[in-house]
Amino acid sequence: MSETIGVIGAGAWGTALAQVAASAGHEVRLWARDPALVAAINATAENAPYLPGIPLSPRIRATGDLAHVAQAPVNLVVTPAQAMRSVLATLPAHGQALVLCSKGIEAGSHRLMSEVAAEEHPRSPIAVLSGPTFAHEVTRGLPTAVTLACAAPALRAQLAEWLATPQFRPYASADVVGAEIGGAVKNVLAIGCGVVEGAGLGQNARAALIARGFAEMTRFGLARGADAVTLAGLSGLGDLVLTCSSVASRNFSLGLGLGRGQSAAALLADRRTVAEGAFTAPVLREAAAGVGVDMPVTDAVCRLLGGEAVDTVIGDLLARPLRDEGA
Ligand SMILES: NC(=O)c1ccc[n+]([C@@H]2O[C@H](COP(=O)([O-])OP(=O)(O)OC[C@H]3O[C@@H](n4cnc5c(N)ncnc54)[C@H](O)[C@@H]3O)[C@@H](O)[C@H]2O)c1
Ligand SMILES: O=P(O)(O)OC[C@H](O)CO
Repeated sequence: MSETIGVIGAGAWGTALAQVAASAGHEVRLWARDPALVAAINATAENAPYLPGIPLSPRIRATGDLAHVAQAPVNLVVTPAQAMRSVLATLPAHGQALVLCSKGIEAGSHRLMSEVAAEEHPRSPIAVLSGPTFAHEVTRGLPTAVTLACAAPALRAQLAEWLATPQFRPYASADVVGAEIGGAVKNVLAIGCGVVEGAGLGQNARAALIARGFAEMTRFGLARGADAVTLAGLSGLGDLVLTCSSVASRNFSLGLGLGRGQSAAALLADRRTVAEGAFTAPVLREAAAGVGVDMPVTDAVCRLLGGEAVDTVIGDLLARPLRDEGA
């Protein structure tokens, strides 16, 4: 059945999801905060700054008017995580379903995106879409599977059906918190894997970091109420493996530069697009400390982002007291 779907945020991922929704047969209203980008998308059917060379569906119309997008029964929210609250605060509320697609944890409050959305839109049902999804592959129609989490069984089935295409396969889940934590934590770990690659520390080290990183993702997730099955699924382990394996990841490539000796400030100043892990890392470290969870890889990534030398940080990581693998 054809619906109107609102997409809030016209970066790479918002635009890719708009294309998915259009391919599934829906009319799409795509909100961008930059009026020049709105005009360019509507004039050229392309989002050149974020997804160059991808012809967008005629079913997608860009707009700068959040009220117009809010009229849709479903809004996909795809801003950077730290902008989520301010954008939701200005989004007119009428109980529309909010599908949160950003990966991060709010600085200061340590709130997950679903907690931010519940505070700003208490009448809206909340869902989370997350998983191993490079935007440029999704827009090329390459096969992709995601977790679509929502506490309400009828709504999650409905959303999965609305967003499914022959190439885009949502798996429904009731575990909103688990789906969010996997996506937020993997970005931090991907920076660490990039450092390992950039510093030439080898494939053994990268595999060790993925496995020990997954252990700390699981510890933190369980402490915040996630289900271990979700963490081992598409939005957790699946996305961790993708993002820790490819220079196409902005987080991995940020780590690559750090591993080669460049500073975080210089690397971040150079980019137009968001590397969420750089914002999430210090927030995650604080949040983990708040629930008494040990996250040594996250701590190491924070130190590297803060400018400490790779040799020192990796040396300290390896010199910690030996421990049981399952502890
Ligand atoms: N790119 C991907 O492959 C991908 C895949 C899955 C999830 N994500 C997640 O989706 C979110 C968005 O990522 P992206 O790739 O689209 O980022 P992007 O850098 O491509 O685009 C971000 C967009 O947000 C806008 N923006 C920045 N600050 C804003 C603010 N304060 N208010 C409103 N809009 C603002 C920018 O103008 C831009 O249009 C992130 O949390 C990311 O982790 C990205
Ligand atoms: O480019 P990254 O590192 O933001 O990763 C994009 C997606 O989150 C991969 O699932």
